[in-house]
Amino acid sequence: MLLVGGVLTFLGGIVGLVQPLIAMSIIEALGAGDPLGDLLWILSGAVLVGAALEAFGPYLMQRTGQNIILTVRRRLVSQLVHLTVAEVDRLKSGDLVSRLTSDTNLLRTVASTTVIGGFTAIFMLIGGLAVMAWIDIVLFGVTLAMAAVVTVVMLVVMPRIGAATRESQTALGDMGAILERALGAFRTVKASGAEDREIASLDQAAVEARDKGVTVAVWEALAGVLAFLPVNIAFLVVLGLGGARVADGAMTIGSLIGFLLMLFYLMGPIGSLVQALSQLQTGLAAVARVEQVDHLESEDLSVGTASPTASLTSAGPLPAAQVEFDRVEFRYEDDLAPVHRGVTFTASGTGLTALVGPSGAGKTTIFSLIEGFYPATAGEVRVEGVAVQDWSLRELRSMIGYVEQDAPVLSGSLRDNLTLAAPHATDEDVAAVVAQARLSEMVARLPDGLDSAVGPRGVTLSGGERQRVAIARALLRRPRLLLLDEATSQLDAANEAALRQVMLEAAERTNVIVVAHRLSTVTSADQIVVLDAGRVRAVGTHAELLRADGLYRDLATEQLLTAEN
Ligand SMILES: Nc1ncnc2c1ncn2[C@@H]1O[C@H](COP(=O)(O)OP(=O)(O)OP(=O)(O)O)[C@@H](O)[C@H]1O
Repeated sequence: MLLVGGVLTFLGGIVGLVQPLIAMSIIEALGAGDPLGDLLWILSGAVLVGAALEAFGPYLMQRTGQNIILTVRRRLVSQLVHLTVAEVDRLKSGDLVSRLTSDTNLLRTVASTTVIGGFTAIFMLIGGLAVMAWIDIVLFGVTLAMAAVVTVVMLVVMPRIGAATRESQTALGDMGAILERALGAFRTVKASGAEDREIASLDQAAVEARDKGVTVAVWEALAGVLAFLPVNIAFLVVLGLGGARVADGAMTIGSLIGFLLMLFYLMGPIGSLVQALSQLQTGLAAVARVEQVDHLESEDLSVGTASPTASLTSAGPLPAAQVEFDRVEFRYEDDLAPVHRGVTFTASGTGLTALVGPSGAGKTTIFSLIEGFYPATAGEVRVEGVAVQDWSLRELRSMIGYVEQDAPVLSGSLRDNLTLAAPHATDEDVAAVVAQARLSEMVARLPDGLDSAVGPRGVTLSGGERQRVAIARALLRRPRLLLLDEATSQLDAANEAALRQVMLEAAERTNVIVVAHRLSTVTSADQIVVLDAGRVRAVGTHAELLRADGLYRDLATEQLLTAEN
C-alpha cells in the first residue's frame, strides 16, 4: 500500500511536472498565432487529475503509516510486558510509556510520508533538472550551482535536527517518569505538602522539553530558509541571464517562461525534500529510543523442558507441589549485599508453611525466586524436584497462585479481577472461590455484584478485602502451590478471622507458603521457617520454636504479638 500510495503521489507529481510544459506550448502557440486546439483541455485535465492523485496518494500512505505504527506498538507492548521483573524494578515506567506513545507517533510520519515523499521529491527534482537542461543548458548550469549549495547546507544542518530531537524526546520521557512518580505516591505527596516541589520538578522537565523542541524548530526553520534562499537567488539570476539570452535571440521567451515555471514548480519538491530530511532525523531519533527497548532483558515463557505432572485442565484436586531451597544464595545486584546466604528448607505436601523473620530478612524474595522473577545466584530452588530455571516459566507459574503483600486490585469489574489468572473459569467456579474467600457478603453489598467496577474508578476495597480478592484470584487458578505474602497492615478482627479460615482451608488442599506477620498465622502453621540474616535459623512448629529458638521467641512476643494487637 505504501508503494501504491507512493506511486500515486509520484504520478501526481509527474502530472504537475508536465503542466509548465503544456503552459509553455500554450504561450508559444499564442505568440505564433497558432490555434490552441486541445491544449487548454489537456491543461485543465492535468490540473484536475494531478489534484486527485495528490490527495489520494498521501491518504493511502498515511493509512499505511498508521498500520506500521500499530505493528511497532504491538511489538513494543509485547516486549514491555515480557520484560523481566529485575528490568522493570530498575526502569522508570513513565519513560517507557512515552516510548510507546510519543516516540512511535513520531515514527508514523517517517514510515509514511517521509520516505515516499522524500523519494518522490528526489525523483521530481532529477526530472525537473533534466527538463531544465533540455530547455536551456546555460540557465541549467546556474540552477545546478545553486542546487549544490543547498545540498552542502543540508548536510550541515540535518544532523543537528536529529540530535535536538533526541534530546527533546528524552526530556519528554523524563517528564513522564516524574509524573509517574508523583501519581504513584499521590497520597504521600499530598500528605507531605510536597505538591509544589513535584510541580517544580515537572515544570523543569516540561521547560526542558520545550527548550529542546524550540531548538528543533530553530534548526528546521534554518533548514527551510537555507534551502530556499539559493533557489530564490537562482530565480533572479535566471530571470536576468535568461532575459539577456532572449534579447540575444539565444532562447525564446516561451522557453524562458517555461524554465522559470519549472524552477518555481521545483520549489515544492525542494520543500518536501528538506521536510523529509528533517523528519527523517526526528524519526531516526524515535527509532533509536524504541529500539533501546529491544536491548532490555525479557523473559521467554516457553523455554524449559519440564512440564507439570498434572495439567490445569485435569479434573479433581491437583497434587500439592513441593518446594525445596537447597543452599540458595541470592543478591539483587552484583554490588548489593546478599539477601540469602545459603537458605535451605523444604515445603511439601498439603499444609501451611510460615516464613518469619525480621523485616528485610528476605522472606518476600523467597517468593520471587520460586516464581522465577529472579534467578538464584548460587544453590538451587526446586519445584516438584526440578530446578526453577529448567521449568518453562509459563508451566511453572501456571502451578502457582501468588498473592502479593499489597494485593493490587486492577481497574475493571470484580469478575475481571478474579478471572485474571483463569480467564476460562465458569460462573460456578467463580461463585465457589467467592464463597471460599469469604467474599459473598461483600459481593452482595456491591451495587452490581460481581460486575461492579472496583479499583481505580470503582469501589475502593479495604486492605483485608483486597487480600481476599487476591486469594480468590489465586485459588481460581487451582494452584498446586499457594504463595501468600501476608498484609502487614492491621486488619479488623472479622477480616483477620476470615483470612485465617481461607488460608487454612486452602492448606487442606494444597501446599501453602505464607510470609507471616500475624501470630494467628504462625500458631496455625504446620511448620515455621525462621529466617535471619540470609540464613534459615530454625524450622519447627510454634510450640517447638518457642522453646528452642530465642529469636523466634522475641519475634513472637514483640513483632507478631504487636501485629496481633
Ligand atoms: N528489587 C530489589 N532490588 C534491590 N534490593 C531489593 C529489592 N527488593 C528487595 N530488596 C532488598 O532485599 C532485602 C530483602 O527484602 P524482602 O522484601 O525479601 O524482605 P522481607 O523479609 O520480605 O521484609 P518485610 O518483612 O519487611 O516485607 C531487603 O534488604 C530489601 O531492601
